Amino acid sequence: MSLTVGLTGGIASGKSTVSSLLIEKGYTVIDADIEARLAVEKGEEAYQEIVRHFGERVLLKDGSIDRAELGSIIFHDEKERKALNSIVHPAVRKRMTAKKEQAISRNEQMIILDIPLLFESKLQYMCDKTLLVYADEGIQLQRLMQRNQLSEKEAMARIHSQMPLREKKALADAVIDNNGRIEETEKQLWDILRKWNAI
Ligand SMILES: CC(C)(COP(=O)(O)OP(=O)(O)OC[C@H]1O[C@@H](n2cnc3c(N)ncnc32)[C@H](O)[C@@H]1O)[C@@H](O)C(=O)NCCC(=O)NCCS
Ligand SMILES: Nc1ncnc2c1ncn2[C@@H]1O[C@H](COP(=O)(O)OP(=O)(O)OP(=O)(O)O)[C@@H](O)[C@H]1O
Repeated sequence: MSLTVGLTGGIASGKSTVSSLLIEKGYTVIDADIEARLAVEKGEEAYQEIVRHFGERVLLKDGSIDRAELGSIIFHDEKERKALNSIVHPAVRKRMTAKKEQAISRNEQMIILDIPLLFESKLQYMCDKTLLVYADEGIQLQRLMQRNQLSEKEAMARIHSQMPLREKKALADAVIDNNGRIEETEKQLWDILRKWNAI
């Protein structure tokens, strides 16, 4: 029997940091951000729909999606964000489900689905347990500004386009506090997974 863990959090709360620890130990992590990138490559159905909806202003010279431009639209406009979500999310779900099935057929003990918008999109049905990576908003903001070289205004727009982390805390089966050092984060991760008999 495989256990599917839904790993979630807010933007820059530390999901990829936790994913890397799991990947290092050989676990399969299926990453929604990666699948979302693949789903909008030139020639994919979602690509055509994005161009139809947003126009050629969201294309780079080589015809690929201009992610910075698309981000600057959707993180400031809920209607446009919902439009993009409704184009991209079905394709992402389909890709993730296919990869999950492959991992199950390999009899893997634990499969991790890294899904930033797990609670916003009510995707709990895709996993057995949900694990939230949490950071206080001030720390999240600093890490996001630094990592993406964003102004405070841009970073806040991205944070506020998601369900507040404190609300997600109440929905998760377990929470990793990622306010401190990565070593402390890692200890919490393995403790939780051991408690769940996932490892
Ligand atoms: C807007 C886009 C082009 C910006 O691309 P960019 O390369 O700058 O960011 P990236 O894809 O790496 O996402 C970074 C983080 O932003 C947050 N985020 C991304 N999309 C959304 C969204 N629609 N709503 C809220 N937060 C989002 C997530 O926390 C994600 O981890 C891109 O994020 C996108 O296509 N988003 C729609 C698909 C989506 O919802 N992806 C999230 C997981 S399915
Ligand atoms: N405990 C920590 N201490 C210091 N820096 C950290 C810690 N955890 C994460 N970071 C840094 O914070 C930034 C955000 O972390 P990470 O990329 O793991 O977040 P994420 O939740 O995957 O973000 P996104 O949703 O945008 O993909 C990165 O630059 C990362 O190196």
